[in-house]
Amino acid sequence: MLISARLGPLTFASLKREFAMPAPTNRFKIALKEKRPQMGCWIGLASPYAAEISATAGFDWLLVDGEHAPNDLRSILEQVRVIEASDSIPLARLPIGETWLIKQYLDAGIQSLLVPMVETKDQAEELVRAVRYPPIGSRGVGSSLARASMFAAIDDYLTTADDQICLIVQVENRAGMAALDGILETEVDGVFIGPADLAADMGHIGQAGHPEVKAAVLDAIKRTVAAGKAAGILTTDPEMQRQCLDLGATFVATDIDVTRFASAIRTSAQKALSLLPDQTASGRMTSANSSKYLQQLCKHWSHKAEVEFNETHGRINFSDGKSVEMSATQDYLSIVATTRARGDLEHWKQIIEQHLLRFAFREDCTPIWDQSSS
Ligand SMILES: O=C(O)C(=O)C[C@H](O)[C@@H](O)CO
Repeated sequence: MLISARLGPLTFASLKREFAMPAPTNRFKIALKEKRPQMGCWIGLASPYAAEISATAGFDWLLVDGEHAPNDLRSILEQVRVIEASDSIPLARLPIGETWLIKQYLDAGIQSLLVPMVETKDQAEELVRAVRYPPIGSRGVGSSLARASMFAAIDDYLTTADDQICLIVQVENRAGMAALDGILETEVDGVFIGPADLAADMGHIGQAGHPEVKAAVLDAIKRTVAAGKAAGILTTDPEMQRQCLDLGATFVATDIDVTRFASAIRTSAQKALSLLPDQTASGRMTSANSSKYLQQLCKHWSHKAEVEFNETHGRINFSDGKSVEMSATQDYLSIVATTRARGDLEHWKQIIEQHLLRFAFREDCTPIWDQSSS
């Protein structure tokens, strides 16, 4: 316990009495103002436990997503709390930029907000007002019961809070891009360009990497930086990450916890199951046209599978582990159907059979499968 000759035990109460406490310093906002690039990650697992794991990774910032993740203010606050305990800085994305919601997020102590779907200068100006206290802004005064003021322990909160709020608006459709110059004239702290939604609105849904989309995104980043505002993006494309940073973007998210976890756990399961033996079934189709049907099936699947064949042998390998190997004589076609350990062998046999019978529609030559299959 530290003891001061004048103050006695240096407790929170004694310090509070002695020193007026301002709102917490927003390191993220300072870094953006000083144009120091900050690397981030999207957090959509909607779990404080998962957020705590991500907070050990070392990202400069973590965006807790309230738009596309199953979050509400309570769950976001729990995740913000665990991130605050790390070296990463928490940001939160609202589901929509409405004043009442912004008030709750700010009173919960979230100092860096990302607001989606901003399309006009007027909308941006209203959001700026929503994160500022009167008389210049419209943020309701409730700090006496708010976590943001440490429940009134920060007695200078009301007069120091505005400067520590970082408001970032998302421009992510054609209307917002058309209004970007006006939005940049407002007091927003930064503009985040949303490639996924912009691609959709530009008619390239699901194609955030489309050349037209990339060109529009890079142009918006360039214009935002030129206007003296912080520019940011979320992109998992390493080339795009580098291009945005080279243009002066200062908050770049490079990954998403959900997709990272989903990909890793699926790969892990496939590796585990690959230790098990494949399933195979052998069959025979009696026909004098076996070579013709073998070659037809190989040609049919050559555009979507790895295929090797000649007049007497053929092998077709699909990326999901399904394969079929065939040998043709003058009298019959031998068939070996294979799937991975948990594949649907019966369904795979049916698919092979349906294709062969479609080729052999003039004959009655249904394949006969061996009863034992491994
Ligand atoms: O439009 C975008 O891109 C974003 O706003 C980010 C997405 O919402 C995020 O969910 C990743 O697709």
